[in-house]
Amino acid sequence: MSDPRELVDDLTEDLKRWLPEQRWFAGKDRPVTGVRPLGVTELVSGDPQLLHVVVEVAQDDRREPYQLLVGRRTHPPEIASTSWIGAVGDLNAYEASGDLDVTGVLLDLMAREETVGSLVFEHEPGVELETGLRARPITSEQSNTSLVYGGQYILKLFRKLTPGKNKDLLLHRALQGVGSKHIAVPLGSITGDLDGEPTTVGMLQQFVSDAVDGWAMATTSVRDLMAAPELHAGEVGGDFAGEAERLGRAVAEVHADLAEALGTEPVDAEELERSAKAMLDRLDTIAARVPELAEHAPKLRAAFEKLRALPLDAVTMQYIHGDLHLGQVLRTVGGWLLIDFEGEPAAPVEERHALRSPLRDVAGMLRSFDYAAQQMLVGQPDEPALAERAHEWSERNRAAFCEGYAAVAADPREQGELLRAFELDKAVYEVGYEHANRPDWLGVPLASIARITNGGTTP
Ligand SMILES: Nc1ncnc2c1ncn2[C@@H]1O[C@H](COP(=O)(O)OP(=O)(O)O)[C@@H](O)[C@H]1O
Ligand SMILES: O=P(O)(O)O[C@H]1O[C@H](CO)[C@@H](O[C@H]2O[C@H](CO)[C@@H](O)[C@H](O)[C@H]2O)[C@H](O)[C@H]1O
Repeated sequence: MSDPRELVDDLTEDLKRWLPEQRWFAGKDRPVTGVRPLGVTELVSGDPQLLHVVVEVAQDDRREPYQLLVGRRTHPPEIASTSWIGAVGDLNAYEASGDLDVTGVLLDLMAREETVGSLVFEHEPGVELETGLRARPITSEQSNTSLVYGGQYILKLFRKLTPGKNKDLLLHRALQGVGSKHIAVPLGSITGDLDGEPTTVGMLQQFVSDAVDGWAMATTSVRDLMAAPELHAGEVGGDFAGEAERLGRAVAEVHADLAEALGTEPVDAEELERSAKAMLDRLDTIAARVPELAEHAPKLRAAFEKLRALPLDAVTMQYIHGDLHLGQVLRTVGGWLLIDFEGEPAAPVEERHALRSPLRDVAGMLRSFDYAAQQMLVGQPDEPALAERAHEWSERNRAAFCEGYAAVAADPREQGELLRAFELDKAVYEVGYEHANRPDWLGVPLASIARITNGGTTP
């Protein structure tokens, strides 16, 4: 076999074509102009061969590091066609996260706490990991790639890397340290090297096999309501309000746990000014790309500018989830769990690590209840009765969530202006997200912005 680094050099042209086709590739807005290997580590030698690869992807003047698992063998394994990268000589090179024959090694290395090249494999203190398990990738992968080992463990391989300790791992460890009931237990990690800085490239957690995600549950409940036109939201068998209330409690408990583990800070006038400016800047950037947002800009600006005049004791800053929505919560037999503490995928690393008001997470969940209800109307002819029922579901569950939160912490509804500004800021972000990813859904956040800025109710 040739030098692994040369192999990646030989694949450069194939990778330029292949990377933008991947779901997790974050730079689909412009062509890839160059790919350069930063680190190549052989984890399995022979045929098949498994390489851990970090490449720097150039897109004009933007340079970003990505993590890949590259497999190489003479006889191709049965994996998705999108995994094929190219051929080098008479060997096939492919993205190997779907290759059951080779990915077991990642767990085994963590169990034995080995170091291979610049990769450090560790388990959490006191944890004993089973070895020899085969891994299957989960199909609902999003910004990253997750492998499930024997229905017991889930390993998330971070795709776009940011130097240093990953926020997802940092917060899971902190929450585990204070005994939080609402996370999947962190069990291990893989650390690489990026520009000389130890950098988290993987996180192993307990896999919760009985989990259903909140989005699936909530949208089922909305469908039940739509199918029973003679009943109100509270009378339908699939009513979600009890779950929404429990979820509100769980989120408040996680906030309290994060505050206990990592502390809080009072807000100062400069911070309020920075927040208002960030919201106004985000609005300007997205309105320049999405003309439909521009008509709402004056009212949005007025809502964001009100932040500057808030009393300082109204806000406390702490670590928060940062991108909380119904797809980031799992219902298990034991209660609700929160997952994926990385923050908004598009936000720069320093912003994700900044202390924030926990009301931002509350606003994220409130937006998500609205989404669950409104997405049922996407592509349907205008029908006021259906729209009314969607609104009824949303209001009922938003209120129930706030009730649950208020049973553990201060009632978020007492901070109406702040909550409104956070909801609107999230909706502006969503306009940008939908415009880039799901243009059919653009009307969902736009309708909410119109409703909220026209004095529509918040719970
Ligand atoms: N501990 C877990 N147990 C069971 N399923 C999980 C667990 N963690 C994540 N998942 C599933 O994997 C999916 C992706 O996880 P997530 O952390 O959101 O990854 P990404 O960063 O790629 O968005 C989730 O939507 C959920 O369905
Ligand atoms: O889960 P990610 O961290 O990748 O978050 C991104 O994608 C989400 C969609 O998958 C997006 O969430 C928006 O759509 C959800 C329904 O699909 C809805 O529940 C959320 O409220 C809404 O924000 C999220 O904004 C984006 O960062």
